[in-house]
Amino acid sequence: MRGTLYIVAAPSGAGKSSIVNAVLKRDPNLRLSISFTSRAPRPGERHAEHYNFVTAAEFEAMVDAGDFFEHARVHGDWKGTARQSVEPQLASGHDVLLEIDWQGARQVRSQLPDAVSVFILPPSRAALEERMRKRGQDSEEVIQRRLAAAREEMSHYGEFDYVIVNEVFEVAVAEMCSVFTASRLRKDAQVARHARLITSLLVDP
Ligand SMILES: Nc1nc2c(ncn2[C@@H]2O[C@H](COP(=O)(O)OP(=O)(O)O)[C@@H](O)[C@H]2O)c(=O)[nH]1
Ligand SMILES: Nc1ncnc2c1ncn2[C@@H]1O[C@H](COP(=O)(O)OP(=O)(O)O)[C@@H](O)[C@H]1O
Repeated sequence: MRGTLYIVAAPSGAGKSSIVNAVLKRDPNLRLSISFTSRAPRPGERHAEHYNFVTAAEFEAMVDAGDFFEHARVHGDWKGTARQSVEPQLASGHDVLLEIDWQGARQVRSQLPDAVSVFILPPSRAALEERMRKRGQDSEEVIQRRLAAAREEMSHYGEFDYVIVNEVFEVAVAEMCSVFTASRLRKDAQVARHARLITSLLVDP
């Protein structure tokens, strides 16, 4: 059976990567799509693991070739999901998770209305700022820019199917797992998976 596409978005610092990594460890059928970006790697970031790092010219060539399922300019850099990271995995029955922003989420929904989307919110503005600083990777100027961008990102929470507040980490992870389980239990997914059983239950003996 075809896999399900999940979209997870959040303002920077809400805990998205931490939650997604915990969920990936618990769900062997789930594949994380590695995005392409034109931004420079941060210290410790590895090519093909955190992102596929390419130049702006290479990114634009991929746009022109129609290689992207979705792409957008985020915080001044190009970010995008390659078609190749999505369709073959879904077709082979794997679920695919996209960590993308609200602009990308819109593009995905318009192509695949069945995609299940989740927005992660921080428990407060102060907590968001503290978590951004805790990573200790960005300058004050970058943090102020990201806080402004966070408000813009959060204003789109209503476009998503589910909202999770990441206050207690383990609770947020459990909620994300519940969303994934619930989406698999939707009627259409169950009918496809159990077509033979349902037919046999309804046929006259
Ligand atoms: N549209 C889109 N957004 C992406 C993609 N990959 C990452 N993003 C978003 O880019 C934003 C910034 O990501 P990043 O530069 O890694 O910094 P982060 O804020 O620490 O995660 C986040 O909102 C991500 O969801 C992508 O392939 N497409
Ligand atoms: N529920 C939580 N409580 C406290 N700190 C958290 C929680 N969730 C994540 N963090 C911390 O906040 C920081 C940002 O998390 P990260 O997953 O990198 O965010 P994002 O991917 O959304 O930018 C990290 O230091 C992480 O350990």
